[in-house]
Amino acid sequence: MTEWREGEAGTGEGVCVDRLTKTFRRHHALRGVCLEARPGRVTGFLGPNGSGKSTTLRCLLGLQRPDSGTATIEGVRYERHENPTSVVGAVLDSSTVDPAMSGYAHLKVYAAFGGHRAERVDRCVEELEMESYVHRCAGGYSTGMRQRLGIATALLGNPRIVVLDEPTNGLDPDGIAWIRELVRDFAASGRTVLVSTHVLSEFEGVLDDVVIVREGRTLVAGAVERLKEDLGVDSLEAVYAKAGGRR
Ligand SMILES: Nc1ncnc2c1ncn2[C@@H]1O[C@H](COP(=O)(O)OP(=O)(O)OP(=O)(O)O)[C@@H](O)[C@H]1O
Repeated sequence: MTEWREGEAGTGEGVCVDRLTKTFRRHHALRGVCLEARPGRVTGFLGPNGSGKSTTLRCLLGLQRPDSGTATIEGVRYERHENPTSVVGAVLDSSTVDPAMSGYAHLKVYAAFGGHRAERVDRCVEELEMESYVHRCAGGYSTGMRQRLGIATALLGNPRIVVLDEPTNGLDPDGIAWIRELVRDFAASGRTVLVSTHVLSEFEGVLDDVVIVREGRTLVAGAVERLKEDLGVDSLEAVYAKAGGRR
């Protein structure tokens, strides 16, 4: 089995989380999570509800301070990057949009805030095919439209790394197919893509690498095909079950 080895820290490319711990009052949310995500690959961050995926991503993006361990992006902590939104674009569950604002106005504000060229707004609108509704109030958007707006916001800085927390939540089958294709395109363009999910079937055939966590610990990490071979199974679901991801 391709287990995570302690001290196997990142190379300065992509994302590296090393032995991260975090306690909320007396609850140990993270007990030594390790993960690595590399350029040109889609890495799935998998685990049941409450296993620590969002907390890990929040620590990675400087939104929460870990008790110990390191979480770096291209070898440096998020908050130490001079222009972080040009390095990493993230869509977390908590991403908020003012319902009274149009998607376009939202993107303009975030472009200005991140110090990105105004043309990037039109570029992202076009890339995510949002032209037909982007000038309407975001309060009337469907889940899929909101998801596209979140991703467009993350892409304003044309980041080399994209982090998506549960990106298929609430999407219909067309929306899920779109996300699958999008993350593959991101990786094909050389980006590092880190996607957290607990719905494995939606990412079967999309992930190059996986990191499986449970109860705040990394159970297994490695290339999907290699793990299937090592574990003698033929699906991501079976890798997950054999690695101990199921409750
Ligand atoms: N701010 C907080 N205060 C207290 N406990 C928290 C806080 N944030 C997370 N936790 C707890 O830490 C644990 C890990 O939560 P986290 O949201 O990281 O898991 P997750 O794997 O992302 O779950 P899900 O798939 O349901 O989103 C859970 O038991 C959760 O209740």
